[in-house]
Amino acid sequence: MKATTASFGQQRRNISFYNSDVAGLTADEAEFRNAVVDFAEKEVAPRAAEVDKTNTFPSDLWEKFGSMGLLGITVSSEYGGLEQGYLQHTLAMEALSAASGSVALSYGAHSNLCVNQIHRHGTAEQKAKYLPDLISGKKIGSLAMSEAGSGSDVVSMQLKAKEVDGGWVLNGTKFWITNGPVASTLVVYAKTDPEKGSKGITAFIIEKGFEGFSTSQKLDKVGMRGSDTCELVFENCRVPDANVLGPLNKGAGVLMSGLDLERIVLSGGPLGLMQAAFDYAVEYVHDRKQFGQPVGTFQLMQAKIADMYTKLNASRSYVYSVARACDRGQISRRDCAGAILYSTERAIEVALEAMQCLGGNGYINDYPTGRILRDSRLYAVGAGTQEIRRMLIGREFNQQLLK
Ligand SMILES: CC(C)(COP(=O)(O)OP(=O)(O)OC[C@H]1O[C@@H](n2cnc3c(N)ncnc32)[C@H](O)[C@@H]1OP(=O)(O)O)[C@@H](O)C(=O)NCCC(=O)NCCSC(=O)C1=CCCCC1
Repeated sequence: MKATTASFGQQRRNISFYNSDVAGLTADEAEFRNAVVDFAEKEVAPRAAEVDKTNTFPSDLWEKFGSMGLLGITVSSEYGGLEQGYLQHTLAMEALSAASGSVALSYGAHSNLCVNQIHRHGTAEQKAKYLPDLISGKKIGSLAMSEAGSGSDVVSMQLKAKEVDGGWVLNGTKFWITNGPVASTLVVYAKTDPEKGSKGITAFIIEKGFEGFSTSQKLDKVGMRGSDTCELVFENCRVPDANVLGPLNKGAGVLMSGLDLERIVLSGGPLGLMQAAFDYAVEYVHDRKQFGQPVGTFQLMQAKIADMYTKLNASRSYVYSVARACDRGQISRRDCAGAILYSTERAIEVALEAMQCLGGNGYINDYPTGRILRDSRLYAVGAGTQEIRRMLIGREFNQQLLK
């Protein structure tokens, strides 16, 4: 077996995932997923090691995503979208994550956070103006809610928007913004009535060229290194009224409902990373010989493989069923949180086990398992922390008892 991640993509094809029937996909859904898998293996997997090592964002992939229709999966065809559901979006996120966790994260920030929010809350003019270029991949999208001082407590954000004649002036910063350095179109939340807490937040569409808007500090992350992250700076940034996204002072609802859908689609991230770790480990233990036989013939190694396999499929079943419920219009806050909570924990465990299966080689960067572990770890804090996800589930039951 060659120890390069460039060969990693091709190796995966023979193994369980793509033949697995436990996921319960229909023929159409499986066909869609297989098309994304083929694309990801050809275009994305060969880049995974390089973008991680060089800490660079592969912007040239975006128009390729666009020509596959992947940037507007849930968007109406009028804007170039595929008019599919959140399940398909999650399947795409999963297939891309199996090829490269970091490219998929940027894909998720663009297609799920930015595009979906504009599609769900934009006016006809805003959609016509921004969606076609985002969906074709001509422009890259981002979404900014977090600030250095407000991560989990997102409603405490300090970016201020002051009303002026014909528009708004924004002052403040945003932090940890995925795609920030490369995005041309950004959905940004700011306080339009700072005294009113969650009832004084509004969403805006910001263009890269707006005067007073800049980016600084590209962040040197532990993992997800092919996905650019930075700080955004607003210094008397003038935004026209036409760029208010959704109702004034009701941005908390725009943000919170977006987070539910973000959690389910991004659950495809841990699934894909788990699949990649599992597939690599299975082949490795088959090829690697010690004591005169493949290490995969030892029961201790088989137990690891069995545990990885069941964790992956249990996570997949939960994530897909929650995504299907979202497509039926039943968006459960606790289950969107539960899907990403559960799959993230399993992904970190599976990535660690895969590293262990590789023995000393697992600790060498020529092999992909270290990268997969670093990438998986993002999901324990990025797109919300595991603690907030647990809180969201726990408090719903507590509130039910209090009724
Ligand atoms: C849940 C939370 C911890 C705290 O919620 P509270 O209890 O304060 O909020 P609560 O009282 O539940 O609600 C506020 C208002 O909002 C309305 N609303 C809620 N859901 C909805 C909904 N579904 N639809 C409409 N309105 C909704 C709610 O009614 C309330 O309005 P009101 O003030 O009463 O008028 C929240 O702050 C959170 O979640 N943090 C994690 C942020 C977090 O996850 N970042 C991650 C950012 S980083 C990121 O996303 C990425 C990173 C890596 C790359 C990709 C993306």
